[in-house]
Amino acid sequence: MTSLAIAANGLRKSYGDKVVLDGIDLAVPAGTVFSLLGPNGAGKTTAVKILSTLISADGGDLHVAGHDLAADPQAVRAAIGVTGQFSAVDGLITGEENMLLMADLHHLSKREGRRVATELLERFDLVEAAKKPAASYSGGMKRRLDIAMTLVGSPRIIFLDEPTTGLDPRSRHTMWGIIRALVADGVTVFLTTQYLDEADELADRIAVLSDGKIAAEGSADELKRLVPGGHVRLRFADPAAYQSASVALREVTRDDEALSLQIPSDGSQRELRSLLDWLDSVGVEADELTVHTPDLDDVFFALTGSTVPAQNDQPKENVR
Ligand SMILES: Nc1ncnc2c1ncn2[C@@H]1O[C@H](COP(=O)(O)OP(=O)(O)OP(=O)(O)O)[C@@H](O)[C@H]1O
Repeated sequence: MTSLAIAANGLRKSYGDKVVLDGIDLAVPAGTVFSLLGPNGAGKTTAVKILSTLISADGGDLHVAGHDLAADPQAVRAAIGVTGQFSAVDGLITGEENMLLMADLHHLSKREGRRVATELLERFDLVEAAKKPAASYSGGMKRRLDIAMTLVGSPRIIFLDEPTTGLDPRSRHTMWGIIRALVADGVTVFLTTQYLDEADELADRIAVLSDGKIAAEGSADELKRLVPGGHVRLRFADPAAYQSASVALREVTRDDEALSLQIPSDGSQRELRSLLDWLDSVGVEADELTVHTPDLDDVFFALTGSTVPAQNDQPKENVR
């Protein structure tokens, strides 16, 4: 059996009358990336705060790194690192000083502290900036310093609460590389994000939090299979070809103005081939064919009814 880095059963938390976490279960195998996805205010940060011992739960059987959260929070704290939405970086001192301060907090000797700080500053490409006040750093540099500081204590489990919010695409990709490298080293990552493409890229398992409950859980592919919406779109320049195709094909949705037809499809090679064969057999050629497969946006909106726009670097439709 794979050991669980994080195991929560019946995790509950309310603020006054507001139930934020309504008895959720989470199981995160060691050495994997787990992403908790949800719209603003869904309770992601609350879950991170509880699992990282910053606040207490109202109920639930909670284990992190094999330790009972209620009985032995100190042991949990020794095994984890947390990087929140509000950075631990002190802007008035340099990046290096921030690192050394962290090393002090972890009771490393002066020499060991220097060694670890130097190694991490190198790893996170902060050597040049190391002697400058952190307040002068860009958003991406601050976030990298924040993670480097978290790693001073060599945590085996890291909670990253929206680590790329507000970063430009290049910095986001750098952060993704950092997260992948952590996992390659065997670290378990608990990641909250509003970015669906981020969860799609990084997470082994994704849980969608909505109304205090886990609305769905699985790999990105499993979640995508939960929602319908896959289709092929054929566009025609010639109205006669459009007419012939719309008569020849079954289950089509017509758009007479755009001269385009939408046909339900899973986008597989087999289905595409049979569609093209059928068009060939009736002597019709489409001018454009696009395949739309459901993505995590579709899942997210279907499950949460959220109107939060998802940032997505990838075009949803692939023109073939
Ligand atoms: N200390 C608190 N007192 C009262 N209500 C709180 C407190 N902390 C959080 N909440 C409420 O709990 C709910 C969940 O908040 P939380 O910060 O966990 O959401 P989130 O999913 O992390 O959202 P975001 O993506 O905006 O960070 C929100 O409605 C929030 O207003």
